[in-house]
Formats: sequence, structure tokens, C-alpha cells
Amino acid sequence: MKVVRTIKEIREALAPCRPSKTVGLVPTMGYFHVGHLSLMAHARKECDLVVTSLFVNPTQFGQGEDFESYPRDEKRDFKLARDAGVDIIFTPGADEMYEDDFGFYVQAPEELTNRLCGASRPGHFQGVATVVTKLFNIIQPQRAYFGQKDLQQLVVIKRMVKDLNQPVEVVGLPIIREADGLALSSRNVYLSPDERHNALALYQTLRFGRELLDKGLRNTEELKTRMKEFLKTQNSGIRLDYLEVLNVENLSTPKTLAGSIALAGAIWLGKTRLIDNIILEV
Ligand SMILES: Nc1ncnc2c1ncn2[C@@H]1O[C@H](COP(=O)(O)OP(=O)(O)OP(=O)(O)O)[C@@H](O)[C@H]1O
Ligand SMILES: CC(C)(CO)[C@@H](O)C(=O)[O-]
Ligand code: BAL
Repeated sequence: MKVVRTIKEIREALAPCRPSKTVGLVPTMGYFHVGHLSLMAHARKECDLVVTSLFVNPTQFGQGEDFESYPRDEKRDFKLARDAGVDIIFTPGADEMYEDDFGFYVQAPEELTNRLCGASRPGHFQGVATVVTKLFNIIQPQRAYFGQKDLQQLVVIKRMVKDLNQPVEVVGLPIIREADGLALSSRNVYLSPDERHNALALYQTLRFGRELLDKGLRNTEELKTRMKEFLKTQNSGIRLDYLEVLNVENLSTPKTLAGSIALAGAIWLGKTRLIDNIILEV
């Protein structure tokens, strides 16, 4: 596996592969877990050449968020990526991606970003859309792989690719969970044992919502209220950011609960913010 840190070098490394080889990109912020590795494994199966980007992108973090403390372990990540069959790791410094006079940003539509994580993290999706566009331009993959755990990010990126005619196929892949159901996340490493225990309440609440749907509940507001009440009964160590019922296609609030529906939530455990969702066909 080749480790590449500059745009010039990655362009040179990929030039001989074009146009005959299929290049797959797995964009990440590192500190790999099995969720990341599952994206790499899918890319490995479907593409001739697998590139993983490892870049903790400063423009998607707000003031006071965890950019500085975000977990990093390059050596461990390189080993895991190599074992997953990655051909090239692209891990630029912030100066390489954002020169001093950098000034262009990609703005995601308001109706996709004024809710959920976008409401709690103003500017976040502008940072994500901008860096993902830069990665697409630098690496020019035919396919790019993203996790369904970051559902709003996946919807924003699919819409960006469509609206801006970016020549890449976006592949969304299922959430990988711990044995007890907690969604894998690099930020799980921040949790104390108590917080780790309490964190499971989010997934349990989403499952409770799914059970209510299975039993025939079809009123969006009632479903949300029942889920919030359930979360409160679970434990007190959690601060709710949001708990929502959504149409998967466009993240709008469904008037009638039919088709592809997502139950999505974000919670705070101390200083750690975790997200999760369940998608189901109603
Ligand atoms: N549990 C998971 N299952 C599948 N894909 C995942 C999982 N967690 C993250 N991903 C995907 O991995 C890619 C890189 O995500 P990132 O590096 O931010 O990891 P993360 O664990 O989501 O980190 P964070 O804790 O910062 O949210 C994204 O497309 C994300 O959706
Ligand atoms: C897509 C991404 C790599 C952009 O920085 C990041 O938001 C992530 O890890 O999900
Ligand atoms: N997985 C999304 C990256 C972030 O939380 O900034």
C-alpha cells in the first residue's frame, strides 16, 4: 500500500490507471473501525484500485467542536487499511488541501441542511460538500463509498453529485454495529464506561420506534413523542439533540408514514455527540 501526502503525487500515481481501471474512493477522517473497513472491503470487491482518503477536515468542524481532540492514529490506520486491501492512502495536510488564499465553498441546499445535524452544526455540510468535491476532483474515482450511519451526509452528497453532474457513482452501505447494537463510531473512544453503557439507549429508542411502526402506528408526531418518552425512561445520563422521523430520499418529515422511512437521532453523552438511524420500508 502506497501512502501519498500531496495532490501532485496522487495524480501521478493514478495517471497510468486511467481510463481502463475502475478507481474506488473511500473518504474518511481516520481512526478506523470495522465500519470503515466494511466500506474498504466493498470497494475492494468492486474496483480495480482502492483509494482511501484520511483527512480530518477542519472546514466541517464548528468553533468549540472536537477538531483538535479528534482521535488520530496514523500508524494503526495504515496497517488496518493495508490489511483491508487498500492500494493507496491519500492523507494530505490541511495546508495541502486549503492553501492560504482558499476561498471557494460548495453550498448544500437549505432544505437538506436546516435540520438534524445541519441544524446542530451550522456550516458542517458546507465543509463536507467542499472537501468531498475536492477529493472527487483530485482522485476522480468512478465510485465513492459512504456509510449510512451519516445518513444526512449521504443524502447531501447524492444530491450534490446529481445537481453538479459530478461523474461519480455514490454507494451507500449499511451501519456496522457492536455486538450489543451500538453503531461503530470513531468518537466512541471518548466514552467513559458509564457513557458507553448509556449510549445504547439511542439505538434502543430507534428499535422501539420500529416496533411501533411494525404494530401499525402511522402518525408521525405520535411516533416521535412515544420515542422521546421511551428515551427518557432509559436513563438520565443523556442529552437529546434530535430524534426525527424522515423520508429517506429528501429528509423531509413524512405526512403519511409510507415508503422508505428513517428514524434518526443524535445524543450528547458529556462532551461526546453520537448519531444513529434505522431505515425501514413501511
Ligand atoms: N458504523 C459504521 N458503519 C458503516 N459506515 C460507517 C460507520 N461509521 C462511520 N461510517 C462511515 O465511514 C465514513 C467515514 O466516517 P468517519 O471517518 O467520520 O467515521 P465515524 O466513525 O463516522 O466518525 P465520527 O465518530 O467522527 O462520526 C463515512 O462514510 C461514515 O458514514
Ligand atoms: C466524508 C468525510 C470524509 C468528509 O470529510 C467525513 O465527513 C466523514 O468521515 O464522514
Ligand atoms: N462522520 C462525519 C464526520 C463529522 O462528524 O464531522
